[in-house]
Amino acid sequence: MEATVSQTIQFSTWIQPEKVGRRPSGSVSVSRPLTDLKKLRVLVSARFPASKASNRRKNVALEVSCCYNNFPGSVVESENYQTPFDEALLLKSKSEEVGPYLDGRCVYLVGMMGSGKTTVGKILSRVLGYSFSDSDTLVEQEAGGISVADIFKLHGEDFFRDKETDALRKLSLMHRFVVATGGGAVIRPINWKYMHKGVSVWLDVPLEALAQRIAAVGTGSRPLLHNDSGDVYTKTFMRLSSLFEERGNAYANANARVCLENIAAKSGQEEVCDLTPAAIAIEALEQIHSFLKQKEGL
Ligand SMILES: Nc1ncnc2c1ncn2[C@@H]1O[C@H](COP(=O)(O)OP(=O)(O)OP(=O)(O)O)[C@@H](O)[C@H]1O
Ligand SMILES: O=C(O)C1=C[C@@H](O)[C@@H](O)[C@H](O)C1
Repeated sequence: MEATVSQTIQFSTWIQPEKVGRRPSGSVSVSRPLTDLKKLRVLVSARFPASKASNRRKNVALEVSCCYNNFPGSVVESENYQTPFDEALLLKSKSEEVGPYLDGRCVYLVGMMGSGKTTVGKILSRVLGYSFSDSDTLVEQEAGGISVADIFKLHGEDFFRDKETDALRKLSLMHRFVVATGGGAVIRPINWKYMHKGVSVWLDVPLEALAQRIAAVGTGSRPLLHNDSGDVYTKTFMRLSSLFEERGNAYANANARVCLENIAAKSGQEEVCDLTPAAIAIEALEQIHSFLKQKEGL
């Protein structure tokens, strides 16, 4: 059931100054002379706004104040926090809605390296009750358990691409899988023939955010980003930009697009980096739903 009025939770507790291990970051002023520290109480109040289905993130107003011997003191801390507290519920309800439309068809996530195909794909598979597969991992297994980076080094990119196509062909015969595809899977038209057996979703993430994510973990496992010199963020950003120029149109072949800039704008977030994988998965379910409804002429 949805809350239609705002709710406030309050509790108070005694302060035991001798047990406060660190120096306080603010000071308290009270309206009476402070003689008995045992009468100093702290009051914590959190106000949750009324829930609206369209608002995925809520502003929770948190206030910490003090009172002495039941006389009010000053507010120590007052802040608005954004909380994604209903993401789990939304994920559940959206997946229940989309499940019957998908009817066992696989979901293929496409997008640039680092766009979150694995992270979001695992969430989607869990809520849909699907299995999860990663085409890069299948290729690694097929190549005898060596990493993608080593496959590129030892056998070259064409060999990798052939194995990738073979992995997608095998997956196209399966049902109830969420598949994280390799970042370059979109460049071969034959791969689309396989992916169109299911529903494909493009995770469209700004290049700056991709470069930040990849720079944070290093480029070692991503052979197409690993050769240039310079600082990691800049070289990653430059290389991703040229790859995107070559591939942007190919990603747009996907049945549905999940654009992080659009999600941020809808939910009042300033930065796409603040979007949680769950919020992105919810948008993916919404986009899959509208694609399938449109396809069925609903
Ligand atoms: N919404 C998010 N916010 C912040 N970091 C994220 C988010 N989604 C994924 N990441 C991080 O970005 C990195 C890449 O994510 P992930 O491996 O899911 O992407 P991918 O598309 O599968 O990448 P690749 O195609 O290179 O295998 C990981 O370190 C992951 O923790
Ligand atoms: O974008 C790409 O071309 C690639 C992305 C990775 O997922 C791997 O499939 C491989 O490193 C190539």
